[in-house]
Amino acid sequence: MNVLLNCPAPAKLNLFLHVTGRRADGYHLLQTVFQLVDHGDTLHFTLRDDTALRRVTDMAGVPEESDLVIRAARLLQAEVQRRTGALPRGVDIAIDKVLPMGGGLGGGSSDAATTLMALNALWQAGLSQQELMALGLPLGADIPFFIFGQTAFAEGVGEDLQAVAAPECWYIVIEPGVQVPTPAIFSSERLTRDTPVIKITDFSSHLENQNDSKGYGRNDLQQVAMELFPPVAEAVEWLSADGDARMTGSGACVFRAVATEAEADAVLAKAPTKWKVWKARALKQHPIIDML
Ligand SMILES: C[C@](O)(CO)[C@H](O)COP(=O)(O)OP(=O)(O)OC[C@H]1O[C@@H](n2ccc(N)nc2=O)[C@H](O)[C@@H]1O
Ligand SMILES: Nc1ncnc2c1ncn2[C@@H]1O[C@H](COP(=O)(O)OP(=O)(O)OP(=O)(O)O)[C@@H](O)[C@H]1O
Repeated sequence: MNVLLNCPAPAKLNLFLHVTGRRADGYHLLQTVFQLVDHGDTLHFTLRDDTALRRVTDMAGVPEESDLVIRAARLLQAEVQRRTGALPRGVDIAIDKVLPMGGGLGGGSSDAATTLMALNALWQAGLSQQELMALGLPLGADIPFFIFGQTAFAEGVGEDLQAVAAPECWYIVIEPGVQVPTPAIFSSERLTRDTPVIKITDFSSHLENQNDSKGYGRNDLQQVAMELFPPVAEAVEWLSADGDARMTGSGACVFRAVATEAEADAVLAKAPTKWKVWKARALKQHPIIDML
């Protein structure tokens, strides 16, 4: 029988993002907190009778061969063959794409991470969480976080992860309708790369002592993104009217934390219709963990 698995690929928000330096290879050293939310893509995996790996959904602008989902599946299939001598069965992968590309929500990375976790189970490949994280890192800096699967303080280029408590809140997220290419932000001369390094306790004690809704730190990529992409600045300005709004990742999406779903609904009701705006709840862990 051809097994079908339906698996979530949630979005992430960067609650703050500090650029603390630059490596010799040009990649930037970051400190950030990653938070999963209950809004994202869904992937469907069906085993085939041959060994081919196929994406069975069209995705504008992303040819099948360069899709992170197919590239992740190929990496794992080759690794299983290296370990066992046998190539695992092929898979058809359908993607219900909800997350915008170039949105800073990590959509492509989340799809790839879900693929690695789902196929590891479907093929009974037995790779450890650490092994899957290492396999995914060359495909995208956020992939190890999605496999880690819980709120994390991240350093390095985002691969050095430590679990931190998840805030109990809701988020309002605006999609400003532009795609921000990550390299354009990191390569800007205007980007500051010298934010002082903080300790993990600086972030966690902020959460414990918080008596207002001000988030910790800031997103160092935001100023450059707002200058290059005015719709991002407009979304930040609108959402900042009643609280601390900021950009996630390298943009374009902008978010704000609120305590309750009712507060989120009140903001959604006022939002200009030119934007796609949604609410999501902070997740304590990746929803795939209870499924596999
Ligand atoms: C900024 C974040 O969204 C934070 O979550 C991510 O680190 C970005 O991850 P991503 O979109 O998967 O980006 P990647 O595909 O790994 O990198 C795209 C490009 O951005 C630049 N880049 C990315 C991450 C990083 N720490 N330093 C960089 O300088 C590099 O030029 C790289 O070639
Ligand atoms: N399955 C996929 N879904 C989305 N994008 C993909 C996928 N496969 C490859 N890509 C490519 O990756 C690029 C980045 O997409 P992604 O959705 O991860 O952006 P992002 O949300 O800005 O990520 P980040 O927060 O990591 O910067 C896209 O522009 C697209 O060319």
